Amino acid sequence: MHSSSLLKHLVPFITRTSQRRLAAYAQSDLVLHNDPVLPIIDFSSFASKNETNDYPRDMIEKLANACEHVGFFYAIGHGIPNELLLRTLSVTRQLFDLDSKIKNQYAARLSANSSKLNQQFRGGLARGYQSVGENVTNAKRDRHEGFDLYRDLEDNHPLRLQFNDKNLSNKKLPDYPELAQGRNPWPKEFPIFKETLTEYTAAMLRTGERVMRAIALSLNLPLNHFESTFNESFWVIRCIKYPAVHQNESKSPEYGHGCGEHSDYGWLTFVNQDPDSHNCLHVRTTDTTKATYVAADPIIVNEQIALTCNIGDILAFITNHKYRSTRHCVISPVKPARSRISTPFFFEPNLDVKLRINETTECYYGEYLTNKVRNNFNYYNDETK
Ligand SMILES: O=C(O)CCC(=O)C(=O)O
Ligand SMILES: [Fe+2]
Repeated sequence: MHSSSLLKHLVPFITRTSQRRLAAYAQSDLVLHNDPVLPIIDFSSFASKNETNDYPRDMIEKLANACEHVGFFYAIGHGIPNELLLRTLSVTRQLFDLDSKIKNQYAARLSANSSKLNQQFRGGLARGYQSVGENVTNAKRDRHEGFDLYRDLEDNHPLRLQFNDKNLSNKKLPDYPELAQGRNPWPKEFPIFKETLTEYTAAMLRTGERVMRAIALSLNLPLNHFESTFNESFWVIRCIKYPAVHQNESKSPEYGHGCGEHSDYGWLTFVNQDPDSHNCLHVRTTDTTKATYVAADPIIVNEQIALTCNIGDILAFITNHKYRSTRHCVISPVKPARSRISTPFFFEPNLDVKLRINETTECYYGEYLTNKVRNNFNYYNDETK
C-alpha cells in the first residue's frame, strides 16, 4: 500500500491498461513510487458543445476527484488518432536532428532583444529554437532542446492590429505586444514540421474544448461556462528533446533536470510523450514531509494513446485552489535509453481575457503570460546578454 494521500485517491485501472514496467531505479535524489498510477478519464461524451442531460455522472465525479486531489490525469476519448500523435513526435525528433546551423537560424534568442513595438517581430518572445540549457527553471539550466510555438494571430486580428503604429501613442494599450505580434519562425528547410504541427494544433484545440466542458460540469457550472475564455485560445506548444545522460552526468551545479520542478501557467496542459519514455515525467505527491513523486509514464488504454493532462495555475486560482495545479518535473533519460521527445500542448485562455491571478492583481492573460515567459530565459533578465 502507498502511504501518500495522493495515491489514496487513485483508481486501480491499471489492469485494464497495457503498459510497460518502470525502469528499475529512481535517478538522483528523487523518491519515486513505482506504480505510475494516475486516474484515467474518458472524455468521449464531451465532443459536442450541445447541452444534453445525460452526461456520465460517475465520470464527472471521477474528474472532480482527480482535479481536487491529484491535479493530473490520463485523458482518453480525447479524439486524436494515435497516428497523428506519433507522427507529431516523429517529425519533432527529425527537427531536432537537423544541423544546428539550420536550427540556430530560428533561434528564440534572436528575437529576444527586439523589444520595441515598432520593430518587426520575427519570432517574438521565445518563439523558436532553444539549445540545451537556454531554458532556466529554479535558477538551473534545463537539460533540453526546445522549439516553442505560440498562436499566430491572423494579419487582421484586432489584438494584433491594436499595436499598429498609429495606435502606439495610445497609453491604454495592454502590455503584451510581443505575444500579439510575434510570428512562429517555421524552418523553411523542413516544411513538414509546420504542416504536422498545424494539424496537431487543430486537433488539440478540439481536445482542450472537450476537457474544459467536462471541467465546467465537474465544478457544477454550465457545460459552456468557459467557452468565451478560450474561443480564441492563445495556445502554446513546446516541442522538446531531452537528451539521454550518463548516470554520473545527472547532477551538476549549473544544470538541473531535463526540466526543473514547476507548475504550468494557464488552463490545461496535454502532454503527448514518447511511448518509449519511462520514469521521466515525475508528478509531485501531496506528501508535505518530503519531495515524493509518481512517474506519469505514457500509457495505452484500449489501443488508444492516453494524453497526460494537468491543471494549470489559473484554473487552480479561479477555483480557490479547490483544483490543484500540481508541480512536476522531467528527469533526463539515462543511457542506454534514447533521448525523449515530448510535445506538450498548453490549452490557454484568450490573450485579452481579464483574470485575477492572485489575491491582489487583475490583468490580461497576455500580460500574465509575458511575465512568465520572460522568467524562463536568462537573456530577458540580464541586459548584458
Ligand atoms: O516533457 C514533458 O513531459 C512535460 C514538460 C513540462 O512539464 C512543461 O513543458 O511544462
Ligand atoms: Fe509542465
